Amino acid sequence: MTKSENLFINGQFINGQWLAGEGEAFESLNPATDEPIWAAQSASPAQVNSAVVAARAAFYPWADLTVEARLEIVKRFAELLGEYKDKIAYAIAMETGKPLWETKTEVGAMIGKVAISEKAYFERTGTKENPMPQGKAILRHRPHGVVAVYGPYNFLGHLPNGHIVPALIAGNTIVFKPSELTPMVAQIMVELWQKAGLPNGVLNLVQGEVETGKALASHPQIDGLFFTGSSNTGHVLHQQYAAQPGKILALEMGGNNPLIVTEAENTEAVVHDIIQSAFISSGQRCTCARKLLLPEGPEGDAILAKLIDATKAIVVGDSLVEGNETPFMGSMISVQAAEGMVEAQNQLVELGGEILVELTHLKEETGFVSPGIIECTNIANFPDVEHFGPLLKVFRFSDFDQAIEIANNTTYGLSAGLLSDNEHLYQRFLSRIRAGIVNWNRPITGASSAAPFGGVGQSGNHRASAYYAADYCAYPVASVELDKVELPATLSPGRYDLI
Ligand SMILES: NC(=O)C1=CN([C@@H]2O[C@H](COP(=O)(O)OP(=O)(O)OC[C@H]3O[C@@H](n4cnc5c(N)ncnc54)[C@H](O)[C@@H]3O)[C@@H](O)[C@H]2O)C=CC1
Ligand SMILES: O=C(O)CCC(=O)N[C@@H](CCC(=O)O)C(=O)O
Repeated sequence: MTKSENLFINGQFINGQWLAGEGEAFESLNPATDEPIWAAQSASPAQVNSAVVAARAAFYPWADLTVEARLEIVKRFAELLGEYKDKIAYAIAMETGKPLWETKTEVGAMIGKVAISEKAYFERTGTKENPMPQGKAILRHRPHGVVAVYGPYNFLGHLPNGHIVPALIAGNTIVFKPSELTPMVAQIMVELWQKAGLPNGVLNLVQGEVETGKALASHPQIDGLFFTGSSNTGHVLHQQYAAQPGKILALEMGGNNPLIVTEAENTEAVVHDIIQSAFISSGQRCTCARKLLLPEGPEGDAILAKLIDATKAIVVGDSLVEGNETPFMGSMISVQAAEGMVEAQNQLVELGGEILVELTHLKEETGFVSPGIIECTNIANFPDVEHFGPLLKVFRFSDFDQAIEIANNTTYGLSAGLLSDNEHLYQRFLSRIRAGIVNWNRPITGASSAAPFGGVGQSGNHRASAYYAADYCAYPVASVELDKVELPATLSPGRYDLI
């Protein structure tokens, strides 16, 4: 039972129709106020099947269009995002608790994704032709067919969009399963695709909790699955797809990301980059710094002292309440997420961690927490888990190679950074660190959509997204072609009678 039966809507979009779900009821809450903002019944397995069947029926007509015709609709979608940008930014802020200034940048990234994906389609895939002594060689790329797209809650618009846009340009049809924590924005996005003129069945939306996700992932008629979310779910999907080599699986998962600081003169700039790396989006970015590595001695002490002061001064609040000071951090996604971060901090204290700035759950029944810093150098068995929130763990090191060793002491490998004026150290860092995003004197969040985006180890399965998403949205077909059957000028050695 939900708090919000009066909000119930038709939350499923199957073959161009908005339909009521036939499964369990679920709802979306504004985590800053605990108010319900959306409610519906989830898709039943039969409805998930209908969505896949609709996507299958729509596949050939969509794939047979020219890429220019598909791009026309995709570009119309970008225009609509522009027209509705303020409303969408407001909706994202309401559903996630993120500050409005930040959600506006998310909508900007969604719009920017279209031009980047168009460029990537032609540069990385598309069609290439080469003359041969007899005929020509042609490289084409074909869409996979029906693909499932799974989204996380933290970048509920931008990251599913980062799979959907390139998949559609390449000619795939889609069944989209958003995070159950963010169904409202998913619905708004799909409404805009409908308004942009996408033919029925090309993009279907199935909303629901984990059971809906399972029904879709296990559907035999899916040709591929593009996932952004937690490492735990990614592992389950990887196992599920283990004996199906014919299906394409792209996994974008979490990280346990290190940031090393040493030999950097400008302490203010260092603290700025640490805060942008660790606490933006209330620490709910897969690229956020989780481990801060500082040198032992006065340099590290000075940075830590300034960081502690700056962290205590971070404004946390609800940007949607008029008159509030603009917050740097909003609410986390849910009460449970906030409680989980307090619990994570308690566990680190039990293991020997020392709180430097306490992460506190600021208001019951909301997701507001203050950012925290915890000294972890003396924890013997530091747990290699992603704590998806604003809790930064500090380690002190005696020499640079030890810092790199601590940084690499993780099974993840998404982002990593060095803040240092010493270029030699950066060269060493670059050659030793294991991560898909490696930055120097810049925050480790805020990765560009115009570059590949993905990690190694538990962070991904070598199918980088963003600019490289084009690669997993299509497969190459190599042909040699001649427009009529002809004998070659020179026959093979050895005898065979042709006449
Ligand atoms: N590498 C990357 O690009 C990014 C990774 N992330 C990661 O995402 C996580 C946060 O997102 P969440 O929404 O919590 O992820 P999640 O893994 O809990 O959920 C993602 C989606 O998978 C579905 N799902 C869950 N269990 C399933 C199952 N057994 N079978 C099929 N579907 C299932 C969910 O319903 C949801 O739609 C963090 O770990 C973060 O690091 C977030 C953004 C970017
Ligand atoms: O996918 C892209 O277009 C680029 C990657 C990106 O936007 N990364 C962001 C968000 C990461 C997250 O959601 O956790 C970043 O690096 O901050």
